[in-house]
Amino acid sequence: SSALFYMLYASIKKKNQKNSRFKNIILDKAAQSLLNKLIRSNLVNTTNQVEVLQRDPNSPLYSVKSFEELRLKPQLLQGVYAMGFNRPSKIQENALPMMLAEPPQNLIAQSQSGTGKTAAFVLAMLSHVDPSNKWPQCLCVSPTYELALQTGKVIEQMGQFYPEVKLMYAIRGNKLEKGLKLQEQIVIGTPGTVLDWCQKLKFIDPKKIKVFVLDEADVMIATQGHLDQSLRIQRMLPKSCQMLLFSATFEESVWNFAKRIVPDPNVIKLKREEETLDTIKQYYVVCNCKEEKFQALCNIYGAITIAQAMVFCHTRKTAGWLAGELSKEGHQVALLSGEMQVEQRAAVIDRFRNGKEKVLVTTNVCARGIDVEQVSVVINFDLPVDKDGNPDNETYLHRIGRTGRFGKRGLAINMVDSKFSMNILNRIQDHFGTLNWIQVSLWVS
Ligand SMILES: Nc1ncnc2c1ncn2[C@@H]1O[C@H](COP(=O)(O)OP(=O)(O)OP(=O)(O)O)[C@@H](O)[C@H]1O
Repeated sequence: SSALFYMLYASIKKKNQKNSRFKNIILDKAAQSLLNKLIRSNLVNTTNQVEVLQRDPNSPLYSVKSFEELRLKPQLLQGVYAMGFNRPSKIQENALPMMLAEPPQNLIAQSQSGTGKTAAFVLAMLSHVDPSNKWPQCLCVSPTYELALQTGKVIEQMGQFYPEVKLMYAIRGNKLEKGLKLQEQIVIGTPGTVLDWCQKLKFIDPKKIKVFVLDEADVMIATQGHLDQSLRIQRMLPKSCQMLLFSATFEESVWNFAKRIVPDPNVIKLKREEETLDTIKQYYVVCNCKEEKFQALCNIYGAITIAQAMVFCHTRKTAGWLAGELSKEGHQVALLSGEMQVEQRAAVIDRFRNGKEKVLVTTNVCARGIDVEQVSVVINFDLPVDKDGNPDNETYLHRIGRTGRFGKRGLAINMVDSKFSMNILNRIQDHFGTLNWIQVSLWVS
């Protein structure tokens, strides 16, 4: 694929030399067809690719064991196979024996985006519940409404042959009768609502919880108030409760938080250079301003809509503007932004997941954890920076991790429009020591 891009580069460069006037952001036919080929090559059926990766010891999907060897309950094994999983990934193979050991062990675990962390802790929860006891025994906390719903769906699917186990969503808008005692064995929700249900409303008796899962810990601590709420929930749980914490990134702040939440843990951690996935190829495009970036995006719209794409902007304002401009050009796009009601956001994600829209323009709200298999291109319309204007490496990793899910190939295209953003891009590269970063400008001014 990099050869294709070099050809593409050469073709544009030639064009630029012939025509020195400012027209170079318009791709010529040859260049467009090359780009199309590149994106198409990412879309070929990757079932075989998963099988190949699962035999490669360097891949995060590699495992020596089968699901049978992980000694799951037969109902769960049936669920796993019904979901189309053939073999466990590395994190599943390593984490499950620790999580299922007797006596239960605590775990802090890191694995790259899209490598099956959710499936791993869902299997652990489903393995630990006693369906004859009609009260909550497993509590899972997710940082957002959307992620709680998504993880809940995985619990429902994985537990489809284990109908005695019931699930309840502790999310905003789910109003229960006063004085009610929950009978569902698993509760999944966001920290504020879970805390209310344990403390103020007493729907849950925290002393009876056997497994506590904290998903996407890095996002959790990045969200105002969630860190405190999670700690307050944790303090209500019994000492014997198994604590599990998962994250795709482990900056020092996440690590410190993890150690406060999870006493005496087993740890599975990645080396920095293992954090990015080789299956995601990363490119950048040089433009001069926002309008040029928009034009560039229009030029590749046809190619990116062969599958699905997510376009990330820094602010709600830019996202709104971009979605509006794309629509004016006749391109069908969906807009997801933080100002929407959570139910509205869930509906937009559902439509996107079902392929009703091919392109989703969004801000960071959607960068983390959302699992849409068909996303093959991620475009950083704006590069991720923190409030001090420094590169936000974690967000970068989460954004590009929306593609390349479980061995699928993916493409990340970064739009650079100034010396400042070029500098950000270089610093992101330095941070990860990214080996698969392909430095080719698509549009050279
Ligand atoms: N063993 C497996 N075999 C095949 N597919 C799998 C397996 N485990 C998980 N998957 C699929 O891979 C995709 C990614 O898995 P999952 O969402 O669990 O990853 P994750 O590590 O939690 O990602 P993130 O860090 O982005 O939250 C999902 O669509 C899931 O159904």
